[in-house]
Amino acid sequence: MHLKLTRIMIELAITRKLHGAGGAINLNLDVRIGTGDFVTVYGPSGAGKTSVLRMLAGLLTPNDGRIVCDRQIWFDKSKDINLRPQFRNLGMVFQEYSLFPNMTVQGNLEFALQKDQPKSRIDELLQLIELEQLRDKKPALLSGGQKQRVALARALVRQPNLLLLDEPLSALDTAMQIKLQDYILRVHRQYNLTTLMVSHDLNEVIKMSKRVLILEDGIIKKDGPPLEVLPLDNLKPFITGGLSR
Ligand SMILES: Nc1ncnc2c1ncn2[C@@H]1O[C@H](COP(=O)(O)OP(=O)(O)OP(=O)(O)O)[C@@H](O)[C@H]1O
Repeated sequence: MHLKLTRIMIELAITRKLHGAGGAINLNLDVRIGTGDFVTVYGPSGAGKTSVLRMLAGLLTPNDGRIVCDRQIWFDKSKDINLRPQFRNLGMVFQEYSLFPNMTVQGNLEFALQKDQPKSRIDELLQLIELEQLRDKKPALLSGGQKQRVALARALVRQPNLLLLDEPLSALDTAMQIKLQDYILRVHRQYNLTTLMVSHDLNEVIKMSKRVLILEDGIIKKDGPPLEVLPLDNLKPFITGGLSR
């Protein structure tokens, strides 16, 4: 039998009590994500999806457990380890663009560059995400889709091991969403970048990811390929492009 061996990028075994408007939920996860995988977290509002990303990023502390990324311990309650966010090698893009308004596109990217990193990384990203024409523009002059492309490029400046995407396209119109999905897939493939995305959009989940974690009330209820685990009755009639597999 042929076994495909994938190196593990993320080991996440954590618990965290959350207090929402509808009462408390206990987030309780035990999941491994392989290097170069594209995984989506899908589930109802308040299930804990954003909290999962925030714990990976070091912005929310688990009550217990362990987070290991590329064999580096980011969090281990039993050993009292909790790596600060700036030392976790990941990139993040959220729904809000959060660019510096007084800096150009180039300036926003340079700001993310570490001292010892070559500036050629920025040129490479401007080219890959087709932002060269916009490099001297300030965010106020850009469309929502362009701003989100800059946010994506900025998240990649430090060559992260892991890309976290929290509904990054939900503020954009459908045509722009489809374009941006393609940019995200392009960088995912170019860098074999392990990517974890929160999305509410079934079409997007099917197009983008190989694996879906369905999160309900803080628990992974299903884990598998999109077409096997998603509630497809809710699907819009038109599915666009995507990963061929
Ligand atoms: N720091 C925190 N401490 C305690 N509870 C929190 C904290 N942050 C969020 N919560 C609560 O945890 C619950 C889950 O929130 P979270 O944002 O992770 O859900 P979500 O699945 O991403 O929801 P949505 O799809 O609406 O964004 C919510 O009820 C929220 O109020």
